[in-house]
Amino acid sequence: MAYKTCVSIAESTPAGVLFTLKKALTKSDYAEIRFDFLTPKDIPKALQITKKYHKRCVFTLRPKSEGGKFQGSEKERISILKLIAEYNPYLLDVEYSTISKNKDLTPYIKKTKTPVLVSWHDFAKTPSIKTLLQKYTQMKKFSSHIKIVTTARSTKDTATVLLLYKKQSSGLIAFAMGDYGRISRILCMNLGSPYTYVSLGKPVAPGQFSLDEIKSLQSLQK
Ligand SMILES: O=C1C[C@@](O)(C(=O)O)C[C@@H](O)[C@@H]1O
Repeated sequence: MAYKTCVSIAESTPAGVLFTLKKALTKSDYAEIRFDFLTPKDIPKALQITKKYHKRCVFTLRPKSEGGKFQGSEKERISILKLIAEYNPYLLDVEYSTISKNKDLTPYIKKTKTPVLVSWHDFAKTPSIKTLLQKYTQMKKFSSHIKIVTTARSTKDTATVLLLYKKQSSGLIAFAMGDYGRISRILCMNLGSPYTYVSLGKPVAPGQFSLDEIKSLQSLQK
């Protein structure tokens, strides 16, 4: 099976984004532009200069409250999300808490025809499968592309998050962060995840493999 990858790009300048994006896409299927690492005024420039790669990009503007770097107001963040949706990336990552609170966001993004990846993270633990399934059901109301990322503190936690694949095998991205969760970053692909998040060097999240590590695992397959 093909292991598809998505390189998380956490650059602080538009030129840095373009440079790393080009490098990432020579070997990776997709790249995630973490717009929250840029100053908001630089976002339009970053969008313009990366245009020809957008069909292979996931766009993310993660707020501080969800482990990201965006520091502005929610009002400002929503208007930037609307702007980046207009550029038609492969997927637009929108947190479940954001999409469920801002009722006009779904119809707005729908008009742009950009598919939404509804995401939810737990940076401290892995809740029970019952809680995860409830979350999943709520998230499904907004899109068929769902991402649930927890933090594993044991092997059991890692198995728990992967149980979500019993519900949906395509379009779901579910894995756990942290050392215990690392294996789920690989297993998720065998279970139907469209790709796994990787780094180009320094991990952007706990437990992330580098692109080269995933490629060398891939090369072992017959
Ligand atoms: O949601 C995710 C997954 C991630 O947190 C990871 O654990 O690899 C990396 C983030 O950049 C991305 O938005």
